[in-house]
Amino acid sequence: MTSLAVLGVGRIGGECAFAAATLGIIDELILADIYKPLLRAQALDLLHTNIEIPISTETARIRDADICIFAAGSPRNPSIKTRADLFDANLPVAQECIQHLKSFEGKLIVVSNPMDIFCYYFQKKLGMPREDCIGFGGQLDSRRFEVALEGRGIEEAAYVLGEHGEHQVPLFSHLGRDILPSEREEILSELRGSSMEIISGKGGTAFGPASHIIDLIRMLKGEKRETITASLSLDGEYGFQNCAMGVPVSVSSDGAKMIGEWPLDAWEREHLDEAGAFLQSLCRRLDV
Ligand SMILES: NC(=O)c1ccc[n+]([C@@H]2O[C@H](COP(=O)([O-])OP(=O)(O)OC[C@H]3O[C@@H](n4cnc5c(N)ncnc54)[C@H](O)[C@@H]3O)[C@@H](O)[C@H]2O)c1
Ligand SMILES: O=C(O)C[C@H](O)C(=O)O
Repeated sequence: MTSLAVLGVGRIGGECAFAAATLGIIDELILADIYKPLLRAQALDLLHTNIEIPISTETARIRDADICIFAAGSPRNPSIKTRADLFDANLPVAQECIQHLKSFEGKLIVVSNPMDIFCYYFQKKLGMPREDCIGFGGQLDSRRFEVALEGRGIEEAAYVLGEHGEHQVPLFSHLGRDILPSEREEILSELRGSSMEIISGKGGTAFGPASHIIDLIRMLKGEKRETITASLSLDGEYGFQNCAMGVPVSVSSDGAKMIGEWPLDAWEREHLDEAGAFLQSLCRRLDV
């Protein structure tokens, strides 16, 4: 019996609720949103599917969920250049939503941007074990990296560490082929822009992130164990603390456990240092 709470049932929250229900990986949905007509519409629309699943819109029930997805708050639009630019708009949303998570003992999947910042915020403010507060984005960034490599004739599993944002760090040194710094920068710039084309074309990303969030839920349910990258509060790993950042983790029903530090070459180390310094500077603005 797995209950999934979704805090913020807009584009990505709604897609995750629908996908999790359709795929039969959860047994109960708890939906919440500040905009009541949308909340009612999402609950009704789900009720009209052929999926028989209990749906609650009682916010008091969020704290009893096994898994909660935090997807409330504003998304980017073409005039909002970076995910970090959403900090001021979405911090009050996180501050409001944390009230529903007091005494929550499940696994929290943080989706809203800037995701690394809110992952750190919830983990510290709620005093959660860091394994249970997982920032989502690394799987998506890693897949986008694979797609960029495939376009260059390289078919390999690939990973991205660092910020889910401008300071993402694709790991080139783990590939079977040398990629020169100039081509690395070209790919990095492609990755930085990869979601904006979707946002401009259809208003926001949904299928890509939702499919990986579903995978993450399966891992948290113990249906499969996988090594992915996800944001976790750091305690000195890679030389950083007082922030959360994308790192390699193994995910199971025990949550996301760091699996040690993957070796980095000089280019990757330099970019990861920039990511860490940037995220620390934003996290310093939080009242935690
Ligand atoms: N980490 C990722 O890979 C990833 C992927 C997609 C979207 N996102 C982020 O997820 C967030 C949501 O994106 P979206 O496209 O679903 O946006 P959206 O506008 O479609 O949905 C956001 C929902 O949050 C609700 N909301 C706002 N304030 C709230 C509050 N105080 N309490 C409860 N609900 C509240 C809104 O009413 C809305 O329904 C954005 O910050 C976006 O950047 C992250
Ligand atoms: O790019 C965004 O603003 C949305 C999300 O973080 C994504 O990567 O799809």
